Amino acid sequence: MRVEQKQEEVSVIGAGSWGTALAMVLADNGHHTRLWGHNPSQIEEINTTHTNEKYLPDIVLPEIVKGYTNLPDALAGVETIILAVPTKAIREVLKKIVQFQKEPLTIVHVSKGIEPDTLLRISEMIEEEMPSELLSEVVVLSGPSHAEEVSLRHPTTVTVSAKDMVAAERIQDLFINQNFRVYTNPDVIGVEIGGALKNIIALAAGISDGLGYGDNAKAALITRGLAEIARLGVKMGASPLTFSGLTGIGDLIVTCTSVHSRNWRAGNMLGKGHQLQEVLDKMGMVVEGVRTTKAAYQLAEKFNVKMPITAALNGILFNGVNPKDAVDGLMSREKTHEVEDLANILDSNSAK
Ligand SMILES: NC(=O)C1=CN([C@@H]2O[C@H](COP(=O)(O)OP(=O)(O)OC[C@H]3O[C@@H](n4cnc5c(N)ncnc54)[C@H](OP(=O)(O)O)[C@@H]3O)[C@@H](O)[C@H]2O)C=CC1
Ligand SMILES: O=C(CO)COP(=O)(O)O
Repeated sequence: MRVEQKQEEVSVIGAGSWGTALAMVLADNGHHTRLWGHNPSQIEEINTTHTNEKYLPDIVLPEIVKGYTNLPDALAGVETIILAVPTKAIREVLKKIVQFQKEPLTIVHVSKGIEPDTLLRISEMIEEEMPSELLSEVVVLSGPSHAEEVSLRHPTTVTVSAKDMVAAERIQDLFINQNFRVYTNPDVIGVEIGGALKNIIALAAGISDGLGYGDNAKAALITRGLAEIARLGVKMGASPLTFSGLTGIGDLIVTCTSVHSRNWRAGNMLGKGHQLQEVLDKMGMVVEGVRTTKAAYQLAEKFNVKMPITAALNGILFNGVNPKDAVDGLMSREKTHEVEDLANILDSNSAK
């Protein structure tokens, strides 16, 4: 039987699609939910009509969700915040918080990215930006979960992970409900790498569909995409098992096959011949996979791991390679084995 939840004051930082949908989950669980955004007219809309039309059209938010534009007010007396801004905004938002925050925070991040050049995962960026006396715990929440479906209260499953499993279980209790089932996993590296890198494969799947290729090609991208994500993740210290879970294959399936996916949609336009900047301008929402491709390409070099799909996408996005030529390049690679590379990495890890 489920333990009765204690109602908390919780702040969600970032009023885009995912922050707003997660605020609804917290509100459904009876938590006093503050939703911070930097756009005053959007926050006024949330507080007056209880809608966020730009990001979640036709959805009515529970009235217990209160919008804030003032960050110190949004965090006053709060012990747990949900950080729901795109990866590239994370440092900027944390720098603002550090200026006024006095009490330690548990930061639950829900973003899916890797920082190019530093090659840090998001929990590592948070640990770098937050002085240790202001940081109780960092928890990651990830998994196959489009905001559009969560806001309709359709059944959804996600995973939370943290170095301290007590913290992860506390966040599991905060979010779990009849529509939103939350699992725990102690493998922070695997959860963060799977969530971030699936966006690369979703872009590639969109390109494949845009080129007019079919289900065979998409299944190949999902499966071989998972293989290269797992190869890198395991080299970085992740458990191979995590990639067969919600934040691995689960998120790959949803992002590569759903019309809700911004990464798939952006890829689809690229496959149809549109230019990257034009595609990003049209999307109006974050397409994390673009920056993550750059970061993963750099990680593959650093860890000396073969990531052919990531390399092909890097060529399309940043070096003007024609998508059809990139696919031809992938299909004409030297013949190879299916699982030996990962098996070798596992062997060398266990020999250490
Ligand atoms: N949408 C989804 O279904 C899911 C998304 N995610 C992840 O969640 C993260 C956020 O994505 P999502 O909500 O979808 O993105 P959206 O593009 O829908 O919204 C992003 C929000 O962040 C705000 N923002 C951007 N830059 C800043 C900044 N510098 N300071 C303050 N606010 C800023 C935007 O404001 P403005 O409106 O002014 O641009 C907007 O409110 C991403 O990493 C994504 O991968 C994870 C799971 C599901
Ligand atoms: O991470 C997501 C679903 O789990 C959202 O994916 P997109 O950013 O591609 O929309």
